This record gives sequence, structure tokens and C-alpha cells, in this order.
Amino acid sequence: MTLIEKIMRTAPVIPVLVIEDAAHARGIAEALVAGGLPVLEVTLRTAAALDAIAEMKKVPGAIVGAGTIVDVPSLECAIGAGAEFIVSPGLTDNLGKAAVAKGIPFLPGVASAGDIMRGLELGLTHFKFFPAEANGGLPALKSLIGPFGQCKFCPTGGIKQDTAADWLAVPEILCVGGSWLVGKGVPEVAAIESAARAASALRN
Ligand SMILES: O=C(O)C(=O)C[C@H](O)[C@H](O)COP(=O)(O)O
Repeated sequence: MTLIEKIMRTAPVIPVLVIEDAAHARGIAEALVAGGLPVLEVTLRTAAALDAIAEMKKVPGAIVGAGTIVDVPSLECAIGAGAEFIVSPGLTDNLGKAAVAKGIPFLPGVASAGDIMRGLELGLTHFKFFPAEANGGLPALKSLIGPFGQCKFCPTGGIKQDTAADWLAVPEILCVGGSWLVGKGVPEVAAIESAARAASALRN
């Protein structure tokens, strides 16, 4: 099993995190891990993201990756900060080749058959389906799985606790991503842990 597949099979949900203050990172990670969601995607959308990755890595059991990686410089920054896997919203040849050359587990976003074909040409078979709901939802991904049954997916974008189970019922869907677990502002760790517990019970 490849490392990215192992990561995708660790828990049914990968929380997509937008961390505004690195001082919040550790408490959020502890609550998510305690609730049964150890795979964490910290988006590089905020100035605090790289510090947040480093802080979250101190939490025992956490597997911390970087999201919103859109180019090679941000890939290098994320790896430098200790990211253990990389998620991107889309796939370019430049970014794909660089991630493959680094040997880091990589989950690039795809939204079409052409995107998947570009990934396959780079030797990639595991993809984020993004934006999952807006791009046709489950019927669209099921249609893509037809010709690309060798691929595995993590749909992300518009998925919530009450819709995740429908996606997870498809064997080629190893996990889903979503930002619903953590609200904005000062983290309410008890609420985060209970949301994580509900999400981690979706499958396993
Ligand atoms: O930032 C990135 O790299 C993205 O590709 C986008 C995120 O994965 C989605 O925005 C999460 O979707 P929601 O769960 O609907 O909030």
C-alpha cells in the first residue's frame, strides 16, 4: 500500500483547517486526535499555517499535512515546515512533477477526466475530488470512477457530517475532506472533539 493510501485509510474524514493563530494549533490538533481524526490538513491560506503545522506535529498521533499547495515554492515551504503529506486544489505538471520527485505523499485535486489523465501520466492514482459538491456531487464522481476504477478519491468541498456517509459508501472513496469540524476564532475544544468523534464514527 502506498503511503498516501495508508494516510487516506487512517480515518474517514480529513479535517481541512484554516488556522489564524498558531497558538490555537496545538489545542485543535489534540481535540481532533482525541476524537479519532489524526490526519490533519492545514491549509496554507493564512500566515500562521507553517507555524501551525510545526505545532500540530508535537501532538502524539497526529499526521499533519499541508493543503492549498498551488505551486512549487509553497510545496517547498510546506515540506520545510514538516508537512507529512501534501494536498492541492488542482494539478499542474510542474507541481505534480515536483511532488513526485520529493517522494512526499501527494493528493492533488482533480475535477475532470483530463485532470485524472494528467495525474496518471505522472504516476499518481490517488486524488482529491474538488470542489466535490459544486462539481456535480456524487453522481459526477461515480461517472469518473467508471473509466478510472484504478483510482482512489478523497472528495472535498461542500461535504458535511450529514452527507459524508453517502460518499463513504463508495469503495473507491477512501475518505472525505471537510472544514466543518472546526469553527472560526478561539477554538472550542470540547465541541471540536465531539464533532471529530461523530465524524470518526462514520466508518471503521
Ligand atoms: O484550500 C484548499 O486547498 C482547497 O482545496 C479547498 C478546501 O479543501 C475546501 O474549501 C474545503 O471545503 P469545505 O469543507 O466546503 O470548506
